[in-house]
Amino acid sequence: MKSCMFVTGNPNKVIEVNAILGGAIPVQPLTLDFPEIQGTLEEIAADKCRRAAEIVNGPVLVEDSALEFNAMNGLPGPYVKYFLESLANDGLNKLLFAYEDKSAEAVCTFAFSSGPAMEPLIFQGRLKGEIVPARGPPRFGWEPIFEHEGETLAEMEHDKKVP
Ligand SMILES: O=c1nc[nH]c2c1ncn2[C@H]1C[C@H](O)[C@@H](COP(=O)(O)OP(=O)(O)OP(=O)(O)O)O1
Ligand SMILES: [Mg+2]
Repeated sequence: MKSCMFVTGNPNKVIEVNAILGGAIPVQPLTLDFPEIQGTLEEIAADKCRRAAEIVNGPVLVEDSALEFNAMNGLPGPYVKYFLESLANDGLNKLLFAYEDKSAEAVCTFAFSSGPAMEPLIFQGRLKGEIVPARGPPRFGWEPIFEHEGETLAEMEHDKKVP
């Protein structure tokens, strides 16, 4: 079976992608942290994928995660990493103090390319939730402040988040 490099700088993503895809497609992690462009979620994932395919010189999968606050017209979106680094989960909560609407969407945008010069294919999944004061172990990113159906991603059984 052909395998595919999953290119990311984030070890938590490697764990989750292997849990989901590992049985079906052999996924090899490759740790590379690229500069990321500004643009739509699809443009950012496609650009990351083209850069990864050039370096690997073979089939690659990449993912870009965004956290969209509806009250803020989708911000911080793909820039959540930098918001989280500067403000932490508490500061992300505080951004929404000004608004009644705490609803949010977590967006996973995957891009796959079969090799350099091959146009990336884009796949996207969205999960609706609410931004809440942090609950649960701070294992990964903004998991403690994203509540879905009554539990934060940090409180959720890992098998439920990553079936
Ligand atoms: O399920 C998740 N639950 C909570 N937090 C999450 C999740 N998934 C990504 N995150 C965090 C990591 C990073 O702070 C930001 C996305 O930024 P993003 O550019 O996609 O990730 P990254 O730079 O860490 O790795 P990569 O090298 O694959 O781009 O949201
Ligand atoms: Mg990144």
